[in-house]
Amino acid sequence: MSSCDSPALMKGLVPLEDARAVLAERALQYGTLAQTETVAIHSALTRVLAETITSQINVPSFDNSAMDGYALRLIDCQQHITSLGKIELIVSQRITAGDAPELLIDNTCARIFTGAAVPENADMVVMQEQCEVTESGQVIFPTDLVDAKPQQNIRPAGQDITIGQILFQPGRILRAEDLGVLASMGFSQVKVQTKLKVAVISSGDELVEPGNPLSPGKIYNTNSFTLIGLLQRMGMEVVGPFFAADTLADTQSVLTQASAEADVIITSGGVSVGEEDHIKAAISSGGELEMWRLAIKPGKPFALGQFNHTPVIGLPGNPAAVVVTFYQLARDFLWAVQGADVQPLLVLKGTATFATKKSIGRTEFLRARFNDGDIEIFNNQSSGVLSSSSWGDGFACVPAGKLISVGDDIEFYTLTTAHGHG
Ligand SMILES: Nc1nc2c(c(=O)[nH]1)N[C@H]1C(S)=C(S)[C@@H](COP(=O)(O)OP(=O)(O)OC[C@H]3O[C@@H](n4cnc5c(N)ncnc54)[C@H](O)[C@@H]3O)O[C@H]1N2
Ligand code: MOO
Repeated sequence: MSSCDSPALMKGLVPLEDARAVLAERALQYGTLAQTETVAIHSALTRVLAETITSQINVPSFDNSAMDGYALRLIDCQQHITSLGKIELIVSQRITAGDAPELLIDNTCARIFTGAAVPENADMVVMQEQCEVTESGQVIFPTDLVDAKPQQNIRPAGQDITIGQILFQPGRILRAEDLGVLASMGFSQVKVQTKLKVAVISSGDELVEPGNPLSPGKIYNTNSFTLIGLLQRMGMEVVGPFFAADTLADTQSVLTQASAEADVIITSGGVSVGEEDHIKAAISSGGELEMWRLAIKPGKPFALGQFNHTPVIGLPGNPAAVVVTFYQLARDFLWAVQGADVQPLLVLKGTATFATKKSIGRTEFLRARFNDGDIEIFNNQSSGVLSSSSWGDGFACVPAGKLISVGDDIEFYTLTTAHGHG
């Protein structure tokens, strides 16, 4: 347990870890909501593997040269020390990358290039900088080769991957490097989970779509776009975004459409106590809705439910609370029902460059930057201030009930896993 999982100190609030545990359990009950499909490896980035990948070959599949130089047999060197104490061999073949070499003729060497197959009976490659080529084409090698250990500058078959080796298990979120590794084993396509379809729903009479003029009392719908970006970063497919007008009938109709098209629905707003909102009633009318008051700030109100058997995650409306609750709660649930191995966000330890004035009974996730071990926070931490999230690289965690002084060691939640995923 990290210090940021500290239990809620305020009565009636659900500790973050308890909420995360319930979400994980629900995800387990739903199981993987995606299907499987086979895709070309060039379009498999961030896709979730749905098969075990076992190498059918050694990589590399043959011994090859690590240097441009000369391949030889050490035994020949020992027999070819001239009266002047030099080792001289003639070149009997030239092997470039892609060639199939012949066995090395006794008492000769082969001109060889990086990546080229080493003749089966050669046991060393000497880099060309250590050799001298005579006018007659003989190669003079350094005399200390007599005592050299074999296999130098030879990359053995299977050095990277051995035949039968299991490289990846189902659930792996494929990275760029993985695509290269798959290619190195000769896979041109892989079986992956289909992209989880996630419907994004916003509602609220104050919302106007960007591109339209704002009239008094209105604001632009921002949450849909933040959520679209967060989901796309996870390689998921966005359904919608939908906008539900502030009537029960319209909200029900949007939820019906979303539940028919998506594997999961995410809403933002309408999960607090106000009555000017139909999200809660509409979800309950088509399924179930649990409302939580979480011991975190921002992000106190949070909902989990289902509409027509499609899971619904209800994030609070405040734009910075959307980001915090997405990373702390929605993210793991989504990865789990996508069929992925859920990897935690990377948490770094750093030094606070700020102080907090009052402690609250909720764990705070302050929008912050991590600079060389120092943790700096944005100057306005209101949950309506989305530019704090855009400015920050992650969250400084202030455990519930704690005061932070400058110089304190605290935790910083990055927005990425150790593997670089969202
Ligand atoms: N009496 C109480 N009032 C509030 C409480 C409370 O406990 N008691 N909690 C506050 C907290 S904390 C939060 S967070 C918000 C959450 O409220 P809702 O989830 O019901 O969200 P709304 O009221 O619909 O909106 C809150 C805020 O966010 C703006 N918003 C909503 N959707 C969008 C969108 N798509 N794009 C941009 N901005 C959006 C909305 O205009 C409001 O300003 O409740 C507090 N109140
Ligand atoms: O906790 Mo609310 O989510 O501050 O904005």
